[in-house]
Amino acid sequence: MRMNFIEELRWRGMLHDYMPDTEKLLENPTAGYIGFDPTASSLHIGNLATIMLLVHFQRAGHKPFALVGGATGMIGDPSGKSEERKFLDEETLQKNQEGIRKQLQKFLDFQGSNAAEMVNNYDWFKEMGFLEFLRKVGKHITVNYMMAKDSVKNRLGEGGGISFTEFSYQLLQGFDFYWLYKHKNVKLQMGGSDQWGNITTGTELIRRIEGGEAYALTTPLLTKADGSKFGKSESGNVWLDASMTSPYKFYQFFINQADADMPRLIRVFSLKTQNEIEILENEHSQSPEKRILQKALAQELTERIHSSHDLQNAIRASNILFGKDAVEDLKKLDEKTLLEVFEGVPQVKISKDKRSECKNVVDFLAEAGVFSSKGETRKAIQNNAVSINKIKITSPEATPTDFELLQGKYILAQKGKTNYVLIQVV
Ligand SMILES: N[C@@H](Cc1ccc(O)cc1)C(=O)O
Repeated sequence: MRMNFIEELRWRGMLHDYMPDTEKLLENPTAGYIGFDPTASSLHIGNLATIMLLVHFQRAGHKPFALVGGATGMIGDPSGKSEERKFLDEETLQKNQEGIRKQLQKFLDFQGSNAAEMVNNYDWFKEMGFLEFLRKVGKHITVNYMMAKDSVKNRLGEGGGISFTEFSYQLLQGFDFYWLYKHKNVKLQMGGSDQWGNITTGTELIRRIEGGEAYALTTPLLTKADGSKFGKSESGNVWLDASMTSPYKFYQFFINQADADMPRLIRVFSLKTQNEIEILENEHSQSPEKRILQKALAQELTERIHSSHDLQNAIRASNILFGKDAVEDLKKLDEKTLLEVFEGVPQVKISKDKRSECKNVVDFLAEAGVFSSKGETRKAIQNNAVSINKIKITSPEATPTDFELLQGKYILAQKGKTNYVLIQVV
């Protein structure tokens, strides 16, 4: 028997808040949902934390609904936002919806007795007129109630205020919950802790319109041990789409997490059991320098989000920079990953003719501009500080044409431990 949903979330540290009696609801199979607005063409790693709620929900035997916010995405959720947002144009919204729908599909099981379902709230809003909305939805909720929500309160003080449009957002999300309750028997809405206000507007509507009982459950927003927000790298959001955050960068993002954050992160993102995680933690604490936890999570996620092929590539790329025996790995790297791994490293070009004119490696490295002179090159080789394609150069007499061209055109020169120059033979 699997652990029940709440227990599972509790030991994973994924439980922020839930309404009384939610535990009772979950004693029998039930249905629950989480919504995602199409604000970008891909979900990011922060969304993955809430997706994991749906995954555990389904694994515990319940029926998960993933909602794409085709309608709500046109309005913009004020929750957690200090300023009014610009509308996205229709073309962008369309593209974004398609992107996140495809991603959500990968995480859930759409077969079996508790098969997941995807819905889009545009389907029930597109036909509804303004008058109908005011009569059917707006009448049941007071402005006083709506104004007491953090998402609204925070914008009423100083600053630019809140438009009627964003103010109304909670009613749209509230109606979604009502609609799913009524038509799909959905009793629970989940989300990040910033969604509590919107979710409870839904339970309130369900009570007022239908006299029904529905429930809310939230998960903490992830922060790092140093207090900063989790999920951003220096270059911005970590996206699940490989064309926006490459599998290599995705992998490295997890490899680079601080030890202090790993126990929390691995519980949220990994599907490993409590026992498996504790074993890894023990191993990790015996030799933290091996980064056992970071590697375990980076591997599991890169494979789940991308593919095992992408994972192999990412591991190879990391070995080249940080590992010992990287000669073979370097040869296997495709051009895109090669350029990515050495992004920011100086790149120089040398012509094929020039290369074959060079008598030896000293000439070659000086000619390519890796060192400023032949004398300097010779000295570095004597000091054992030069490698080409990760192979240590032991003799100044080595001939440059002996080095295999990576992807038919690159040579990787290395000075000392960490200084690389990528030479392109043109
Ligand atoms: N408001 C949610 C998305 C959402 C949209 C519609 C819903 O019915 C539920 C959730 C968010 O911004 O994350």
